[in-house]
This record gives sequence, C-alpha cells and structure tokens, in this order.
Amino acid sequence: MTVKNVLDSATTVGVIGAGAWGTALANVAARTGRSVALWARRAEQVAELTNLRENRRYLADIRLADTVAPTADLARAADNDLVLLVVPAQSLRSVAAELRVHVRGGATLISCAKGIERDTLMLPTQVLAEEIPEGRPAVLSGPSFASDVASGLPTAVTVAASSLEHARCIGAALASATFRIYHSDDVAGVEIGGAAKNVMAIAAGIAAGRGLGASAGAALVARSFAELRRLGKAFGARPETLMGLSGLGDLILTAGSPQSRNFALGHAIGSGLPLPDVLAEGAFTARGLLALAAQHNVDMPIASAVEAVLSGRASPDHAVELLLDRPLRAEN
Ligand SMILES: NC(=O)C1=CN([C@@H]2O[C@H](COP(=O)(O)OP(=O)(O)OC[C@H]3O[C@@H](n4cnc5c(N)ncnc54)[C@H](O)[C@@H]3O)[C@@H](O)[C@H]2O)C=CC1
Ligand SMILES: O=C(CO)COP(=O)(O)O
Repeated sequence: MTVKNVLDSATTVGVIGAGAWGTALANVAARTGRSVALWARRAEQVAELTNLRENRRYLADIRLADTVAPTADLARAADNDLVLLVVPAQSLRSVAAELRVHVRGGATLISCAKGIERDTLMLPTQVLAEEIPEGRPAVLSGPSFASDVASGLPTAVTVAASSLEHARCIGAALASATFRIYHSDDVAGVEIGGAAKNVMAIAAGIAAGRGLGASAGAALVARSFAELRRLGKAFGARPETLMGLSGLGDLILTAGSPQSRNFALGHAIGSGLPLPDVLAEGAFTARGLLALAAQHNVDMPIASAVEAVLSGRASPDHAVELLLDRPLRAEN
C-alpha cells in the first residue's frame, strides 16, 4: 500500500485488543466515519460488546459506536489498511505472530502499547517489524486516558513512523475534533517516552502513598524526566520528542493522577494496601528499562528504586532513603 491510500476515505481500520484503550481507539476511528472491526480474544466478550454495545469490564459507561463491529475472528480485524495493536506490551509478539498470515502486504501496523519486551529489550515497533516484516510499523502514544478519549474530552497524542509522511497520513486518517494527532519520525523517542513514564508513575504513586508531600512529588517528576531524557539521548531520540506529548506530557499525566493504573499501583505499595488487579505496564517494564540503561551506561536511580521495590529487594522507605542518600551533584 502506498502512503497515499492511508488517507483514502475508503481506508479500513481494524483494532486488535478490546481492553480499555482498544475500545476507546475503536470509537475514535469510528468518529472519522469509518467502519471498524474490533477483535477481542474471548467469545463471551465479543457477545457482550455486540449485545450491550458496552465494554463493562474495561471501559464501563461508554457506548460502543454503531459502526464498530466486535469480532472474535482475527482475520476479519487484521485484513484492513490500518491495524491498531492494542494489547499489553508483553503479549504483542504472540498476537503479532498469529496476525501475520492475515495481514495485507504494506498494511500500516500501529503499536499502541507502552512498554519494553522483557526477554529481548525490544521496543514494540521493533517486535512488530520482526514478527510481521510485510507491514509498515508505527506507534501512537501520548497523554491519553482511555476514559477521557472515549468520553470525547480533548486529547493530543503523537503518531511516529520512520517516514514522516507516513506518520502524517496516519494522523490525518484517525484525527477528529477532540483527538489531535501530531506526527513525528522519531519512533524510538516516542516509544521510550511511553515506556519509561509508566515506571516513573509507579515511583510517584509510592511517594504519594508514603505521604511524602507535594514538594517531593514535584522533585520526583522533574528528576524522573531527567532520567527519561538521559536514556532517550542515548537512543538518539530528539529532545523535542522527549519534551513533547509522549515524554514529558505523558509523565505529567500519569505521575500526577490517581486515575493512572501505574500511579495507583505505586500508591497501594506505598500505603501498604492490597495491590489493584489492573494492567500496570511499568511493573513489567522496570527491569527491561534498567537493562537498556545499563547497556547504554545511563544512570537511572529512580527507575532502579522502583525495580528494587517491585522485586522485593527494598522496602518503599529504604528505596526513598537510598535516593536521598545519593551524593549531591550538578543538575543535569
Ligand atoms: N488505558 C489507557 O488509558 C491507555 C493504555 N495504553 C496502553 O495500551 C496497552 C493496552 O492497555 P489497556 O487496553 O488499557 O489494557 P486493559 O487491561 O484494559 O486491556 C488489555 C486487553 O488486552 C487483552 N490481552 C491481554 N493479553 C492478551 C493476549 N495474550 N492476547 C490477546 N489479547 C490479550 C485483554 O484481554 C484485554 O482485552 C498497554 O500497553 C497500555 O499501556 C496506552 C494509552 C492509554
Ligand atoms: O498511558 C496512559 C495514559 O497516557 C494510561 O496510564 P496507565 O496505564 O497508568 O493507566
């Protein structure tokens, strides 16, 4: 498929994964007047989506647009011009491997997951390129809670692809009045921002749960961003990407809101409450993030403290002590 027909009004859309974000994005695509196939892996979920027109488990109280067709048939959702992959980062490879036989040559494959594959340390678009070499990978990321987006509240995200023109066409195909899509060719920058901010949001949640105060919270966000920037730089990410929607923007959203599942996980850890049974991608990304940082000789003390707490090697208080004990240094 050429870039041109990504913009075609006849462009068809498939969404793989009917969790909160997949359901919200299916509604977003439907707003552009397109018919959308939404794949869920469980037949009961497809039946519920079809009969109730609502995703009660993952995105309650939001009506599924009339032009969204739920399906358990992977081929039906995969056989489209634009395919959005909206499953957890650690499941992306297995889903992509199943998808491959059904995907059109040259189809645009948009990763909407935020994370790093634990075993390979690969970013989602790298996983897609490896599993579906016939496709054209892209990433969609930025500060965007599924419920806000699905409710039609104003949101802005970034789509990145190796060709800026490709990214622009995807943005033009999926944008609507309240869903602004900026475009970029800094794929690694966008993906690193999305993956790292989840780990940092857990740190912010732990600090809030320990009652460390608003000043500590702000310091933590600023120093988290310094870590994100250092890692991004090592990957050749552009500073404006990291200071943009998918880096700083998403860090501010996620590290500052109890609505974030990553923040909520940290908060529960910090306050000693039972852990919420939700997908918190940062918990699966922390170790990989540190491994990437080590490979590039990048110091990430906050991410390291989060990983130590998650793996049970440090209590939240001990992790805070370690951060406060670090030698004073120049701010960079
Ligand atoms: N919820 C949000 O506000 C946003 C989420 N994201 C990202 O989107 C990705 C998905 O998150 P959510 O939809 O929110 O999670 P969710 O927990 O609401 O839903 C996950 C979905 O993936 C499916 N799934 C899990 N493992 C699977 C597998 N092996 N094969 C097939 N399907 C599988 C589940 O059945 C479920 O439908 C994550 O990487 C998240 O960071 C990105 C932006 C916003
Ligand atoms: O990525 C998100 C908002 O941009 C969603 O954050 P959580 O996964 O922490 O809920």
